[in-house]
Amino acid sequence: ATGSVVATPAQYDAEYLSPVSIGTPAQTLMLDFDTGSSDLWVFSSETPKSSVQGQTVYNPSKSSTAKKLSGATWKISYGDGSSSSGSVYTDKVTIGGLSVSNVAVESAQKVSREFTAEADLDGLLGLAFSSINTVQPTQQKTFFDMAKPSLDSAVFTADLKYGKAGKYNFGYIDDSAYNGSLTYTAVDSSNGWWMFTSPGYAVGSGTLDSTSITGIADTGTTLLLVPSSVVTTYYKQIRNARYDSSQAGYVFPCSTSLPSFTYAVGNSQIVIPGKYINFAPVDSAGSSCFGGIQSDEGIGFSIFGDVALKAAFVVFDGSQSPRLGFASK
Ligand SMILES: NCc1ccc(-c2ccco2)nc1
Repeated sequence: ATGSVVATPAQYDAEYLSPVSIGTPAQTLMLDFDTGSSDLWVFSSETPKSSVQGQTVYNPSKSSTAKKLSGATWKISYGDGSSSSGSVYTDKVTIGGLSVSNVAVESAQKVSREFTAEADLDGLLGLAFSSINTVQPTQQKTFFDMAKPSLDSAVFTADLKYGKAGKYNFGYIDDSAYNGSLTYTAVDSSNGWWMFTSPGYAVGSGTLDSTSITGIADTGTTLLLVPSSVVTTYYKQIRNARYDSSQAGYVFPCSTSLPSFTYAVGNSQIVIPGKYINFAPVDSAGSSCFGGIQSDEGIGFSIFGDVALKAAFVVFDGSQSPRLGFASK
């Protein structure tokens, strides 16, 4: 089996949302596919009304295939400070024509204010390793792990794009979606993430600096978060860039033309065009813009978020020895 689903950008490419059908008859919600976490959770009929502001909710009592997972609970918090928690059902989940039965669908009984404020986002679909799923007392498998036995190939791919819809595919690699060849690199999944080491980087047309960057491939994080030495080197190339403590990040005039940022993957390189690194205006005046490359200070590893991933076609190979494949596009 295979599946293919669109990934539509929201809020200046801050996140990418995909339609996911849950239950019988189908209830279709827009979920943020997140390779940085492993819980599939949704706004639901159990979410307090005051916390639901525009989201579509999953109602398990209206699904003939829903089953309460008795005594199961979940609770998750994310790097951006947002969080959610609740109860658990199992139900049929269909993504882009790929149907999987008895998937753990985590029903939100609490969501933090950041999620309430995001009217377009109805939940998250975790695609990291099931070892970091938060359901207790019995940890649950991700949609991908549940789908794996049925898939033609134990892979999914992320093809996110700048300012327009991209795609997630399950079970196959669309060789027409990228240029040249895929370069595969080793994954350390011991912490539950798709963690890899980039052997170097370059700013603009400069030479490759062999400072390695170890981080996670995370579709659920918007920006590229790297060591402060790398951040400093990048913004040093931009005359009017400055660290804005009120924004807790580097900003620059929105009219600035930005240098590209290149990250190495094995012996190949992915070039992030400068325009991808102008993330969004910080004020309604739109005079100063927030940089798409910021520090990973305090996290303990780097995060190759959407700013980095949307410059590539990325294969998440979930075979016996997981690996990541990158190609330019
Ligand atoms: N890295 C996972 C993730 C994705 C989306 C969010 C989010 C959206 C609106 C508020 O918070 N938070 C965390």
